[in-house]
Amino acid sequence: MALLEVNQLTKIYEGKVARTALDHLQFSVEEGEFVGIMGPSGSGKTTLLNVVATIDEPTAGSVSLRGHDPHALNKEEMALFRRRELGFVFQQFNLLDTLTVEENIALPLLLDGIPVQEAEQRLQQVMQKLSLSANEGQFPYELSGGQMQRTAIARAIIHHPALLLADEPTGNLDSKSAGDVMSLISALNAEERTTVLMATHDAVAASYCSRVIFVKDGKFYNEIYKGDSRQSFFQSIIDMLSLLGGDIRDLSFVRP
Ligand SMILES: Nc1ncnc2c1ncn2[C@@H]1O[C@H](COP(=O)(O)OP(=O)(O)OP(=O)(O)O)[C@@H](O)[C@H]1O
Repeated sequence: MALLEVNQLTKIYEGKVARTALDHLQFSVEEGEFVGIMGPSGSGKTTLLNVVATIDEPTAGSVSLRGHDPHALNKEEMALFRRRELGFVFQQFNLLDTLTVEENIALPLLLDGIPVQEAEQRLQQVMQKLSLSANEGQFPYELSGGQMQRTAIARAIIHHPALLLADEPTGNLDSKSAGDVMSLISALNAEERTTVLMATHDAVAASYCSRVIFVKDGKFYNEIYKGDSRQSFFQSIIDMLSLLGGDIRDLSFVRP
């Protein structure tokens, strides 16, 4: 059984003009995969992540995580599902300004009632893995963008989520920090077998994935798997993006 199954997923935003953000989207993600989602602006990437995360409801179709539909849960169960099974990383980092790096990272465990002493070992392990040990007492405003995103990633994985959802995680980073962050996500995927689903506009970031799914107008368009080299995967991604059309940001000529 796949870890994540997205079955004929459709999302229509009603309004003066109804917008179809997802249109019978179908794909699955195996345990341990690192999957990128790419597509032109407005193609439904964020909507997809929000529906998988139960932040948004599907109009039709379903999502299944380890064979269970999280949308069938009641409100409290859904909150627990999000807290225990998922990890989130966003473009804007979303750290709490009044908490230190260490406190931000430990937050999911503390919210789950795990005693600080018990959390401590995992906390140290995660901070070391993300090279944050020297920053533990600092506040977010004292950090660089890369350090902020590494803190957000540490917070997202401290509870060993079944699925890490990342929405444009490199969107606010310079290319060096973006590379560092992608290397880390890729190492977490390889070493901790964290399954990752990441929406991105950035072809370099996408080249760290093991597979990239392309969406257009909320529909599945194509997918490509990484071969032996990240460089040739990057080139294939660029080629697919030029076929796909969309905004110029997609066609970054930065080399990986
Ligand atoms: N809350 C909402 N209400 C109405 N329409 C929405 C809402 N959220 C998204 N949409 C519409 O759904 C479509 C898909 O949006 P979405 O944000 O998922 O695309 P995206 O691929 O993430 O875009 P981008 O790359 O620009 O972030 C767009 O047409 C958008 O205008």
